Amino acid sequence: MIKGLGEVDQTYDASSVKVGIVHARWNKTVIDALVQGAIEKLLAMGVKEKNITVSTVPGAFELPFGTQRFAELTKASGKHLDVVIPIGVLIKGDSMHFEYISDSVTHALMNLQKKIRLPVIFGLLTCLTEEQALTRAGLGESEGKHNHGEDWGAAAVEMAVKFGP
Ligand SMILES: O=Nc1c(NC[C@H](O)[C@H](O)[C@H](O)CO)[nH]c(=O)[nH]c1=O
Repeated sequence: MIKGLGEVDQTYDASSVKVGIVHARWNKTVIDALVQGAIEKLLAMGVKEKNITVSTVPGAFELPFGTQRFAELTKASGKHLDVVIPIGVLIKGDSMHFEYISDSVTHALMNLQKKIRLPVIFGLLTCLTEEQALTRAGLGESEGKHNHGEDWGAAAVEMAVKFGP
């Protein structure tokens, strides 16, 4: 048996896992669905509601700094987080703004894990159209619609339980 394959459907004891969600406020309809999907999955996997804290930032560009400070301030208040889920939705406009924010925020969130020593789940949708964003939040008319927030919630529990402090 190749080690690790058996972990695909492993259940985790998430009763003590503390999750921070930091979401941007652009594209509210999609954001709200993604956040709700993540929270519902966290609760379904055993995370206690009192162990889920949420904060917001203006837009995706503020996610790296907002997530870092949220984790640091939470720790300074005597609590601690086991994992953070930054959530943002970028939709391409008619300028290069989308490309620059998508690339810089992605790299910043990846690097943030080393700074705060916590798993950072990649909750940034980078969509070329509004329909793509709606589909990835489980909204819209597409057959293949699926709420990616659920995947982020599941990833958060796994990373916190397996690789947390
Ligand atoms: O432009 N499009 C978007 C956007 N721009 C704002 C940016 O993130 C930042 O908040 C401001 O530039 C101020 O710093 N923020 C998003 O989350 N999604 C978008 O689709």
